[in-house]
Amino acid sequence: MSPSVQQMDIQPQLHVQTGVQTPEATPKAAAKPREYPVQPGPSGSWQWQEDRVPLEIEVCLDPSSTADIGEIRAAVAAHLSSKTLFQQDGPVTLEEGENTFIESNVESITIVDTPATSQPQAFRAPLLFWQIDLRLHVFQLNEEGGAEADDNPDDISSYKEWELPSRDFHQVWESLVYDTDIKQRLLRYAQSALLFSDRGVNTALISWNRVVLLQGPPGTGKTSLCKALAQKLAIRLIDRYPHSVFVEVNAHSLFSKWFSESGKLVSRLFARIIEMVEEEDCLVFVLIDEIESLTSARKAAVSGSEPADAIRAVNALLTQLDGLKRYPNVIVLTTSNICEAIDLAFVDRADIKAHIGNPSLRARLHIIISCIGELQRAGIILEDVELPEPHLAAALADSVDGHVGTDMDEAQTKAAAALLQVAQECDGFSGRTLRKLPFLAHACLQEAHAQMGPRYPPALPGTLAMITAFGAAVNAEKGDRSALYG
Ligand SMILES: Nc1ncnc2c1ncn2[C@@H]1O[C@H](COP(=O)(O)OP(=O)(O)OP(=O)(O)O)[C@@H](O)[C@H]1O
Repeated sequence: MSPSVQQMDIQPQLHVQTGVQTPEATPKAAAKPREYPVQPGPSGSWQWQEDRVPLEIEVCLDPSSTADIGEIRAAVAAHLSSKTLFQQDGPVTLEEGENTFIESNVESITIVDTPATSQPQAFRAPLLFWQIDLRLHVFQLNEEGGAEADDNPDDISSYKEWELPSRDFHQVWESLVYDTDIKQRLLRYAQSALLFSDRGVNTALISWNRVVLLQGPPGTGKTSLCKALAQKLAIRLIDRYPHSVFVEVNAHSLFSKWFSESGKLVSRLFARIIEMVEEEDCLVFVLIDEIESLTSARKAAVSGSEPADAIRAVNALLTQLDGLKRYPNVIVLTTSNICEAIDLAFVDRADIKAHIGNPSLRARLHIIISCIGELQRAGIILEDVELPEPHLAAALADSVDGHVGTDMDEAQTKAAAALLQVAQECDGFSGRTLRKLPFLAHACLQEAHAQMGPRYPPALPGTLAMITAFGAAVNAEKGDRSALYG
């Protein structure tokens, strides 16, 4: 809803919203009650919104910062009030010496999760500070990677845990490109589920399990999406849950060769999970990748081809998962490559069953543009052409020849047309294969250069040369595939 002049505050001031509101501090006490609640706030709580444009801003603290979060929040809010902001994802930069307090305590300030748009920034109206409903999320990343469980000395461990928000999962959310609103849908679902639990909604009347199932072909980002969702929620809900933990269960190790040990491993794993979820201010995410491996073990056991221990262990795991339902602060995330192989009893438990497919032309273009942008940023290729903004991928995909604006010069038009062609040729590639292309393309370029002989000293490739090399890498990948699979 766009703000009107009449709705302006007389005293211009930023409206800063933070984290979950406690029941006492909720809506009705808000200054300007409206007739209906508009949408859940950043933490899933229903709030009476004023007519401002919501802007989610993540403030990542420097690892060495010990500053008070409240002071940081106030300093960043004051700083942003002097800036021209746009409703577009991206970093908010600081000039050197502009604000030494922020500079010495903050690693990055980033606008995130703005609605999808196909408009170039130049055509968008800037937001004035009184128009913004500023939602600041201040956090510090945990630098200590994942810790393996030491419960299975003879084999790979049965789970790994991370304290969130973790450096390992930083910016994974932003790197995943889908042209459906799957990311926002998962975020909204998880926020609603946690809100229902937090408010003690009666599960006999309204049923939900806090179980998500993502299904789709390999390399489409399912595992990454689970990790990114957990990280995002840990950041969004930091005021309500100061601690968040991500537990990645290694289903293969639970049900591998040590079947007689499996039951014990499942018990130990859940004893650890229960220990965490019993802390009310700790939000716990449990990821079980390739969930079909559990249920297929059960099916095989029924048909007599797996030991009875396997069936006991799988049943124990499903029972334990059911037991987690009574804790309000846990979300179970599962993935599968083969939907048909999943036990129906499990599919039924999942509240959200989302199919994640290979990227569409628009998503492929977006991914390829972001890859080439990264090569430019890292100085691996020349920054000689301004690439189309990645969010223009949709318009570019719909264009015939890569022309997406009247102000494109010849080099930009050529680059856009070449990008479009490469993206069209990658039909059927997974996100994982697309993210590998820059590396393959660089190797292709080096090979071509070596063939030119020693008279040509290596020079930094230009952007267009790199896009052309992407085309060669795509053909090489297709050749490898047909050699492998016929
Ligand atoms: N839609 C996408 N957008 C951007 N990157 C993607 C996308 N899909 C996959 N990737 C890239 O592929 C990598 C592998 O993804 P991930 O392992 O999460 O896929 P997966 O679906 O869980 O695969 P598998 O089923 O084989 O375990 C990610 O790190 C990410 O860089």
